[in-house]
Amino acid sequence: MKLLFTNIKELVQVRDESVLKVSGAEMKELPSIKNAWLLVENDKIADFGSMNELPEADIDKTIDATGKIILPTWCDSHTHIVYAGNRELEFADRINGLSYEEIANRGGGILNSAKTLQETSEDSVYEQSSKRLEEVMKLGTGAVEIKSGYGLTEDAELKMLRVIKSLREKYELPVKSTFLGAHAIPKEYKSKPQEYMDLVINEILPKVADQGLAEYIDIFCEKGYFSVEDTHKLLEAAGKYGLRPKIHVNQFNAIGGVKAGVEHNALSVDHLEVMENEDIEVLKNTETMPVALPSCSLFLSIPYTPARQIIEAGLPLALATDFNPGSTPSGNMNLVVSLACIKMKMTPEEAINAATINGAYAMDLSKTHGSITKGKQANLILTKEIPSYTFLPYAFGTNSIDSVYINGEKI
Ligand SMILES: N=CN[C@@H](CCC(=O)O)C(=O)O
Ligand SMILES: [Zn+2]
Repeated sequence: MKLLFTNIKELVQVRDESVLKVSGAEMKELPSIKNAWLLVENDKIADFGSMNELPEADIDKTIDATGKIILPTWCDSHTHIVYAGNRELEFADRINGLSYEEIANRGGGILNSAKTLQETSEDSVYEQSSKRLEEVMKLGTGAVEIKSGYGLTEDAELKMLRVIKSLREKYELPVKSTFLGAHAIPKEYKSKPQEYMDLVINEILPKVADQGLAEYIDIFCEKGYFSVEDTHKLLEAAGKYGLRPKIHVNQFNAIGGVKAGVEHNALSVDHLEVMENEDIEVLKNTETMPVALPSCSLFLSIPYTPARQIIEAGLPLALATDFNPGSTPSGNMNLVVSLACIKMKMTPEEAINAATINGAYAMDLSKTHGSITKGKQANLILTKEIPSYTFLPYAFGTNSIDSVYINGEKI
């Protein structure tokens, strides 16, 4: 099947295959071709160029993209899309003055979602989660990472991971799976948190690994959750099973989680709302991608990740949604890109790079996704008629997407 897009107003994020992430000042560059064509052959990007040099070829279908922009789909490298129920009552509690921390201390928060998940059948968790996944795909997400972490028992963690596996098998987009057993200390372990760590490390982790249910390991390294010492222990153990870290750090406090992640060659360190200079320094010259989650900052009214400081230090930055029932009940990457520009002072070019090629890197997918590159998967956003790509973050809350293609198929 050969599908040709013609008269594309601008083909955005056109890259050579050697570009796997962009860092520092490079993030300001967003290579594009104006008045372009793009050829998709089966599931892959076959070729592209300027309309002045449109080659003759046998084509099965042509789509006239006059006035429209094409860019690679968003790569959302941090989500908790698999969950059961919702937490809108806690939302109301927060409006009435309780903090996220106070709600968690009363047994709400992650423990509330864990209770609901434990009581919900695997089929129902799948149904609820697949609706969310379909919703975000229509919003332009073409690759996604999903974490466990609302189980907090062996059965429930494995249930979540099986749901992630089923989603991966059913949907065409790449779905990466992360084991987040160390997301919160269950009530019954409150007075003996080390026993919960032992359960995660010695009982659940080996089963996750044996059953091939996760590629990555995660931990919520934060005051009141898991310490830097716990983080080292877990990452060390998970490394023996080949699970690379992608970890929650520096959301409320800088306690040394970034350094711990870097020491274990984390693929990414995520959240980073509170950053000390040493957290920035330790990320320099590493393979670890910093990931910002601005819709979490919006929803919880907490600081935004200091993107300017990170980028100006020469580091890369990726953007993701953190879609989850407690701190970010939204999986809309378009909103994330807007917030990055409006609240974190990223330029549209930086934000689009962060949400595409750098997001792909943070899931080990930048060899196949995240840019318009010959041979990569044809995961594409075709916009409505819009004046420029800057219009995407500018017109926040407006759906500027005409259609989304995953592996060359319109969804
Ligand atoms: N901070 C840790 N985990 C999630 C929130 C979990 C929840 O509140 O349910 C996050 O990334 O924001
Ligand atoms: Zn998260």
